[in-house]
Amino acid sequence: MTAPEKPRSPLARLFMGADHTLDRLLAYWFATCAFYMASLAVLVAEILAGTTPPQAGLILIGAGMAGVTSFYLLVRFSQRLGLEYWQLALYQAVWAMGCIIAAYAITGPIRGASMSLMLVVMVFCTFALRPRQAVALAATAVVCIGVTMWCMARLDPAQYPPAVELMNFILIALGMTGVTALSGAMNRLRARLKDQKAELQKALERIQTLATIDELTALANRRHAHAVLSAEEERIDGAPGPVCVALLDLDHFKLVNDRYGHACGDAVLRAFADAARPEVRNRDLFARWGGEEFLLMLPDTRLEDAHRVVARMKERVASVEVDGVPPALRITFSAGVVQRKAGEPLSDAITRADQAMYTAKSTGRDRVIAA
Ligand SMILES: Nc1nc2c(ncn2[C@@H]2O[C@H](COP(=O)(O)OP(=O)(O)OP(=O)(O)O)[C@@H](O)[C@H]2O)c(=O)[nH]1
Repeated sequence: MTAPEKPRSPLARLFMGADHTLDRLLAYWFATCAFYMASLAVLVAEILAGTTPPQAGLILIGAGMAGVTSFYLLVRFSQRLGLEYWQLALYQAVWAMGCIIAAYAITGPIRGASMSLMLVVMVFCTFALRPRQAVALAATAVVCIGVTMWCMARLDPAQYPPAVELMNFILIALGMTGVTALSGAMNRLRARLKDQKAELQKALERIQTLATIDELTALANRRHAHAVLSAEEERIDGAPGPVCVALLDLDHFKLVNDRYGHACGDAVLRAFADAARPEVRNRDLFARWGGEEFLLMLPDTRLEDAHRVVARMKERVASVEVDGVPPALRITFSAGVVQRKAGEPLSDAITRADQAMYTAKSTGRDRVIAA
């Protein structure tokens, strides 16, 4: 069971939304933001050192700040705008690549650092983009940085020597290819893990079902019945409403097995459960307590009403026909029904129901005794 979410302060609600659905995306945005701030600080230092033209540098800083703000707004209102996670990641990556390439063109001697930033962006995208999108992004970025390098080598060969630019281009092309290939492998691994998680979830649900349901009758099994009874015991501790329990035992069931075979006996048990089940509400417990014995627990029910429920079950069950069993041999059961006394443990109430059921057996069977 997951812990209930803490209510947010008005300020946190304003910046992060009322619930926690955007938390992960906003955490990523925050990491990106810190990354930009560090890059912009380097750019400012460059401008102050005179290695980057101030006008171009300031334009890039403005673009960086505008981008960071816009992406916060896109993430914050992504649900309203219908934006998916991969779209946000792709837009941010395209914008970041654009800024990095512009930085390469204006930062002069330390431009090589921009190339490592391109790799960082690609690594970030590994977790959000589909493999084809990552390949397209990397290819576009390599082409754009290649064109920029070529232009800079033509326009300013003193600062951007063609041989250095060629080396830089080969390095970034290799780096981007490697990171993209790794990203593809990570994506495949992630897809496999996701499939395995879904399979495990299904297996867990099946195990949980098997652990609580009786395979033959599809009623709750005895182990689950005990868990429900304990939970009910806790609930009624503070709730004064009446609770009834009943034990139902099929009559002369050994005879059915002996005369018509065990498979036929099984069919009778299933038919009994199917016929009786419609009388039970969702909040009631109807469990197979043992071989041909069944437990019923009816919360917020008075004895007369519980008696009526079991009597109606008897009528339904009596009209059931089972393949292989002659119609003359009706399915009947004997039952004891009791209402829990104030403060009485449910286990004691079940013992009383059991005694009432044995009275029903000993006084002729095919009857319901309320005690
Ligand atoms: N077919 C089948 N029989 C079962 C199952 N569980 C218990 N039984 C049989 O149920 C029969 C219960 O017999 P008894 O306890 O003598 O009770 P009974 O014949 O119903 O007699 P009364 O309860 O006195 O009316 C036994 O023969 C068990 O083998 C089951 O899952 N399937």
